[in-house]
Amino acid sequence: MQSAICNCLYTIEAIPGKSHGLIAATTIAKGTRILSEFPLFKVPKGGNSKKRVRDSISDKVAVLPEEQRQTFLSLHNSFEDEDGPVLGRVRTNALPLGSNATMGGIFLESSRINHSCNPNAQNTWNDNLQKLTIHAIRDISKGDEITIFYLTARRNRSARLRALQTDFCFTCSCSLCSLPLDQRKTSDERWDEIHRLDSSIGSGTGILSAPLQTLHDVHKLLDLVHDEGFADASVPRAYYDAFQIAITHGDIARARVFAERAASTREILEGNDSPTVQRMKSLATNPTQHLAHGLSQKWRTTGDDVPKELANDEFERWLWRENTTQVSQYADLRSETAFPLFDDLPEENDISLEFYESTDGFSYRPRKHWCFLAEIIDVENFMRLRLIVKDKAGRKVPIAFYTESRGLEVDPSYIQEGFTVAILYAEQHGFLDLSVGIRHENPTAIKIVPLPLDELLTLSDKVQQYATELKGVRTCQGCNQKAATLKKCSRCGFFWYCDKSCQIAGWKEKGHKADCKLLKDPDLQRLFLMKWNVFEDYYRFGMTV
Ligand SMILES: C[S@@+](CC[C@H](N)C(=O)[O-])C[C@H]1O[C@@H](n2cnc3c(N)ncnc32)[C@H](O)[C@@H]1O
Repeated sequence: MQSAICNCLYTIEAIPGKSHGLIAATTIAKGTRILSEFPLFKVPKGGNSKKRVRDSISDKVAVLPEEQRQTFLSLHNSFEDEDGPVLGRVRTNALPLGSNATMGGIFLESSRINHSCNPNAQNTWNDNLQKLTIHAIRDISKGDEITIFYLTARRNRSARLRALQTDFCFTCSCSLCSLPLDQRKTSDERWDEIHRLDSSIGSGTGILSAPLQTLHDVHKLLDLVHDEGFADASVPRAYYDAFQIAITHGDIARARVFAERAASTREILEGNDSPTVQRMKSLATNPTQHLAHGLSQKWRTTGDDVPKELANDEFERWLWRENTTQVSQYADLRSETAFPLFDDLPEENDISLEFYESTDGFSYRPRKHWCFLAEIIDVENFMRLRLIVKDKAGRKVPIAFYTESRGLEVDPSYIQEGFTVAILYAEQHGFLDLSVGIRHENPTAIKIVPLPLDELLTLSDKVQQYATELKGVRTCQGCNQKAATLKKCSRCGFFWYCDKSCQIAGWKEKGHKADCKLLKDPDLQRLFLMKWNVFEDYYRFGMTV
């Protein structure tokens, strides 16, 4: 069959078991516009009575020029018996005119494109052009069939097979559906997880109530999409989701990067004349024009805050707000996930899904551990102990002791300006005098470390640098050499040395004497050793304040 509008990138050919389809006549590079086409006519999608749709379509077909009418009648019809020659062809061949469109279109060329669950092309309705465009989403070799994805949802193999059979009357035997059993299982698990994440992100509720969790879900979804080898619209859509999370919380720096990625990945699928691509580019230039900007200032950054010097991995960790706490053997006290700033703590009367989860829909429990760190800058002791503290961002807030002994349980030698307070599972509390701070009730939830906050964070940096093992190798705290054969400090068990002379250098010249004393405290050790992202039960300090 000869193509009417062929630009020589493809031919329409008979394909066994599929009637006809498009075959690449040459190598087609990823991002190439394979074709763009006006609809022969538009049709309403679903919702209408069959008779009304049939009548309106019959009218449209009747007024087509004879040649076009014949071409329409030559299109494949999978529903001839059920719906007759006209409606049957419309059901078989209509392509959506937009992602949530109520209209579909019949196309003389594009409607010849067959389905694959792992397609190499993408169909998009371009509202500016009033045309459907088909782009190569990966490199296509000469002789390969050009395929698109017919379904709206990404589901596992059996759900896909069911939907394709019901809606398009065929049994898919694409490369993904024909995988050997073990690989199919892995693929199905990925599709199920992608579907679950997609639905949870798409519900939109997490953007305000659990932005970090939702951002991490988007990242996970992108990883799965990448592992499964998809290169379709789920990628720019995920970047746009990430953009929306960032801009809702005032994070202009990350919003800009996410919008740039949404634009560049979508441009491959739709071309630079796509209205959505143009909108993404405009958002990348000025993210604040998005309506959600300013709803929260929790993550406020400026456009200049995009780091310029970071290596790829580090940049991605910055971008997705992923701290090393999850992967490193030792917690990083600078992590804002495990050690949040005051402004990021959950509010006492609100169940934040970033911090809590429910297994039965009624009761909630923490989904992770967290600990608020702040330095004492003032002490008041009228009726009850009240500390004024300063967090990692310099935010000053009161901690009022509502324990049974109103603060008398704390060793007075620890209540000193310049010492650091650690409070497990801290929440924001609104006091009657309208100030906001922490109402401390459980004596075993607090620990005071006899060290200013910045020195505690420096100690955490050293633990990251000298205690962490990477691929079997550690760094000697005495001479900074990396080796697999270092010996551990037997007192604290955190720092490692080549030999006695390095241990002496570390002890005398590099401050390990003081650090070692601090690190012998089991509560401080636990801050570094705990699995902060896995909640099994509440952790409590050992009252050694
Ligand atoms: C829009 S048409 C595609 C073009 C059609 N093959 C033709 O010859 O005109 C949709 C129909 O093509 C067939 N089809 C599409 N993809 C297929 C696939 N992967 N395997 C088998 N048949 C397929 C089904 O009959 C489906 O209802």
